[in-house]
Amino acid sequence: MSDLTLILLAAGSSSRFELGVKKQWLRIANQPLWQFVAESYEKTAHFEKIIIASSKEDIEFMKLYSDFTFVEGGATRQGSLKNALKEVTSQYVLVSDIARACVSGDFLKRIISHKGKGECIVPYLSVTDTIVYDGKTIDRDRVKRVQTPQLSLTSALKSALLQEEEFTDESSAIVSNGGSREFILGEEDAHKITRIADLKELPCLVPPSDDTLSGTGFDVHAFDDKGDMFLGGVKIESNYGFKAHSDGDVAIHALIDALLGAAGMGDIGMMFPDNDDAYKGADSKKLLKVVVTKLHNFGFVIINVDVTVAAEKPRLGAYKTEMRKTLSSILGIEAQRVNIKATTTEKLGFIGRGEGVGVIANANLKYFDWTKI
Ligand SMILES: C[C@@](CO)(OP(=O)(O)O)[C@H](O)COP(=O)(O)OP(=O)(O)OC[C@H]1O[C@@H](n2ccc(N)nc2=O)[C@H](O)[C@@H]1O
Repeated sequence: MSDLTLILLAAGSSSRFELGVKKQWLRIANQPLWQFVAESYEKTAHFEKIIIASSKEDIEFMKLYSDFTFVEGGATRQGSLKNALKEVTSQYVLVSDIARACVSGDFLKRIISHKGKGECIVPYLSVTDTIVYDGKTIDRDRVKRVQTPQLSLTSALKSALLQEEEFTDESSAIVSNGGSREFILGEEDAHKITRIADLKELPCLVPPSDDTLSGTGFDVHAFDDKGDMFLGGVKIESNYGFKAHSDGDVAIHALIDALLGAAGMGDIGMMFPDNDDAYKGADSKKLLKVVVTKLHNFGFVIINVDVTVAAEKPRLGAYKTEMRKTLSSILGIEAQRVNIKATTTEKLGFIGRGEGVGVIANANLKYFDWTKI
């Protein structure tokens, strides 16, 4: 049993990253950054547990990748840290930002070797630039650039965070609360990924895998003798619609399942339960937009999609071009990468009897390639 717990703070919004993808979801080979970092710590030292603080939306997906302990982040870094500390029972706690992605094993072992030599062990780097503070040049030899991971006595950190003030690192909170900190030399590679340019300065980050991820979706809806009909995001001229909780756009539903399937993110009913009033009569184009945004946030890029509608009626020939334009606009890809097919079942089965429509869709994704930014 270890007397040390690791907390990784990964609840940031990546607001300074200015990309659709959240930095904690950038792929390092085949792994999202958060998993790459957590597993690099796990390989180097023995922890009582590894706790990752992240957003609620991310945690649902992160749990598909690993069985670390996940806690919901707070509105600030300190809020996330306090939430994570509730799960800590060990005497010591190591806290780091997920964005410090290249903390070396030697550096980590060196920090841990100082355990107990102060209520907080704090890596720092010196400053080489001239520092002007409040209009006056100050002695840069007295300035420290503080890094994480920082190793704290759990009781000292929990007590320090009872203070009202917000701190940007653990040692400042502990010292403000009358505690002690021990500085040790840090390392340049423990640099925090804040902007896109930072990615290329960190040697441990290998490019994302160039795998193509493929998914398939299938959905069926029965006709209803009333309501409007929507297929592929387009209103179809008819005097009948689909029996459904949402607008019944069975082509978009199958497409959503194909996209989620390629990303390993479950299925449409998990994301938009058909017993949730929020989706009653929902415009399926809006559901698709939510899925596309989530895919981008989680580091996926849509390559192409192919939709096959099996139906005796309505005839779709006149609508295919508009469907491709509508879907390509929502998916953010060229129309020629959105294929729409229609087929009958030669009067066989429920489709052949004109009772409803079945759709099979395929989607291909790749990982967002941050090396090409
Ligand atoms: C689009 C929405 C919007 O509310 O409703 P509809 O407009 O189609 O009714 C739903 O997302 C449409 O979800 P969809 O997945 O097609 O509905 P269903 O086939 O009824 O499945 C609902 C949920 O039950 C789960 N499920 C389904 C069948 C099964 N044998 N076991 C299951 O566990 C599925 O994982 C799914 O998450």
